Amino acid sequence: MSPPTSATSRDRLRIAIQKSGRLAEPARALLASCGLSWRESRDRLFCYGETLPIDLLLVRDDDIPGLIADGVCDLGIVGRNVLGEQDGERRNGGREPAFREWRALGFGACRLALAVPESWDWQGVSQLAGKRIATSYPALLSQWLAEQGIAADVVLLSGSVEIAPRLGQADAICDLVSSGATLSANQLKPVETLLQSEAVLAGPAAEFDAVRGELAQLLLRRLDGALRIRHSKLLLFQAPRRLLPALLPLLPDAEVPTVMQLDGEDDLALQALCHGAVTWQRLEDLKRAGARGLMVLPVEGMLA
Ligand SMILES: Nc1ncnc2c1ncn2[C@@H]1O[C@H](COP(=O)(O)OP(=O)(O)OP(=O)(O)O)[C@@H](O)[C@H]1O
Ligand SMILES: O=P(O)(O)OC[C@H]1O[C@H](OP(=O)(O)OP(=O)(O)O)[C@H](O)[C@@H]1O
Ligand SMILES: [Mg+2]
Repeated sequence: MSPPTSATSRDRLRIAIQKSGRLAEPARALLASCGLSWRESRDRLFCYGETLPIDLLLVRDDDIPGLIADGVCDLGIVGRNVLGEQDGERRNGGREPAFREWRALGFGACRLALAVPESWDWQGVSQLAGKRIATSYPALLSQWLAEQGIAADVVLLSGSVEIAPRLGQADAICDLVSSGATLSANQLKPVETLLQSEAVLAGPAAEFDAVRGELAQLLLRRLDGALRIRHSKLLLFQAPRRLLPALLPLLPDAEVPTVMQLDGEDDLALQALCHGAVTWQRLEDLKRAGARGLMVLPVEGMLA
């Protein structure tokens, strides 16, 4: 396996993903669904692309934007929260944007929220004036406070932010929320959402050279196909022609269905690619409207 080389001498694409943590497995699975496979180095930090010249670097998620900015990696999969915070840091330091969000990937959903003690009677953001707010996202919080016209003190903590009010370190907090269980456990309630986050494909703000540009475009095309069919199902059924006007409105998320005439009858066979959830409820509704022989099939791949 060839060792990592510098950006200028590379004709392979390098993608940074989280080594372990919430985004590690789904990121790898998504790239694998684009037809990529790898041989892993013994230290499990570098994966050499076998099917395509696209390698993986396994790192801490916080390092991903910087690796792209420095050209060590070409692309990365990271939370929008991390990308936004580091972009804010760069801007605050007077530096040019060096990376940007290329695609939202539909996993790792959470939000960056402002939370206050449950005992507060929340009237609005003006209550934050002069208060201390603990966070690991100082750039995003400061930017939001400035937009709201609020002067408050930002207390920087790298973890366990929710405990800060109980320790008397802060009056409120700004942290990631998913289920809300951590906030409740610390007698806090969310009052404002600063950012809706999910995993994103991040790329450089600048253009690639020709070779890596082509590889990136190939990957993006496959990724768009994979994202599009991720929740898609192929629905097959039969129905009398006269019932079509009642059946088609039950498929609002479907592409124009393929309709086949069955031999010598007024019956049709339909094939519809549905992009939303095909639930039992939906199948029952279709059956009630006259569909027969309903079958739901997974979609393995699609290229528009
Ligand atoms: N409940 C959640 N709490 C925190 N992050 C979440 C949650 N749900 C989704 N995420 C997303 O997952 C990303 C990675 O979270 P994780 O906890 O694995 O990061 P980490 O501990 O910083 O990992 P690393 O060791 O790579 O630095 C977050 O930046 C965020 O985008
Ligand atoms: O709304 P919830 O579902 O409770 O999730 C939110 C919590 O999850 C994250 O912490 P994590 O579990 O990653 O621990 P950490 O503090 O070590 O990051 C985040 O920092 C919040 O504390
Ligand atoms: Mg991290």
